[in-house]
Amino acid sequence: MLRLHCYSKQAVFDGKRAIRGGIPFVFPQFGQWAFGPQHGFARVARWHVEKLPERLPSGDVEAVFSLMDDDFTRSMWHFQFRLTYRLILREKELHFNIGVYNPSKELTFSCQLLLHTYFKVPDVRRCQITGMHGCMFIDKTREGTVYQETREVVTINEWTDRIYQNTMQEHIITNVVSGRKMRIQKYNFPDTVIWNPWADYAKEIPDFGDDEFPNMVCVEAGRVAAPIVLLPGTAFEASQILQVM
Ligand SMILES: O=P(O)(O)OC[C@H]1O[C@@H](O)[C@H](O)[C@@H](O)[C@@H]1O
Repeated sequence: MLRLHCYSKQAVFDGKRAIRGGIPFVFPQFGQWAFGPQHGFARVARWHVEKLPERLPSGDVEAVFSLMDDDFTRSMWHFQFRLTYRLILREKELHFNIGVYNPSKELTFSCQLLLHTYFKVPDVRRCQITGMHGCMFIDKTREGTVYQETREVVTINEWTDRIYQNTMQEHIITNVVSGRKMRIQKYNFPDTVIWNPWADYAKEIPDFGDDEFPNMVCVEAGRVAAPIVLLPGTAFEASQILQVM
């Protein structure tokens, strides 16, 4: 089995803070948040297992998780909500189906949602990422200045922290694990964040090794530039498929 995802050697699995690696679930806030931790509470909350991993007649393996408001979430964000997260594992694919529901009878909420996927790569400088050509992006390394991407493929040779907007439904990343390509397909996720802390910023991240930045890249599908607005009783759905090519 190929190990696609990257976990820092210094990742802390104490159940208190977000794990440095894997696919942290960013909700209801992307980035810094006045009311709670950066990237929201979903990546540090305890999810409920709706369905333990089970092999379906097709051979796929399915598992379903959920997260609802409770005292912990309401201490930061007073809205009622229900998230469902359905994962399906196939031989070379992983499917992520997400639903956000607003069960309130009166209150509308707005939120951001993003899958903060860490890919393990032999050398990030050799990766090319398609699907951003012509897109506007917010460059968080340059005080949020907005630029347009002119390159057919994005390469990474420095500290990179960009929110690409209205990206293509598909990204291909080259030179991922064992030199293979990875396809990301996304539905209802208009934005793609590309992040690598590079050498200087890596030193400032306590749960990330100083020498680990060449071996990771985050390519994060989400809805962050324009928040999701959910009226009472309505739902939002989005999904992502990761496929080893
Ligand atoms: O250290 P965290 O909270 O996991 O965030 C890592 C990075 O996540 C990215 O999605 C953000 O765009 C970056 O600004 C941030 O530094």
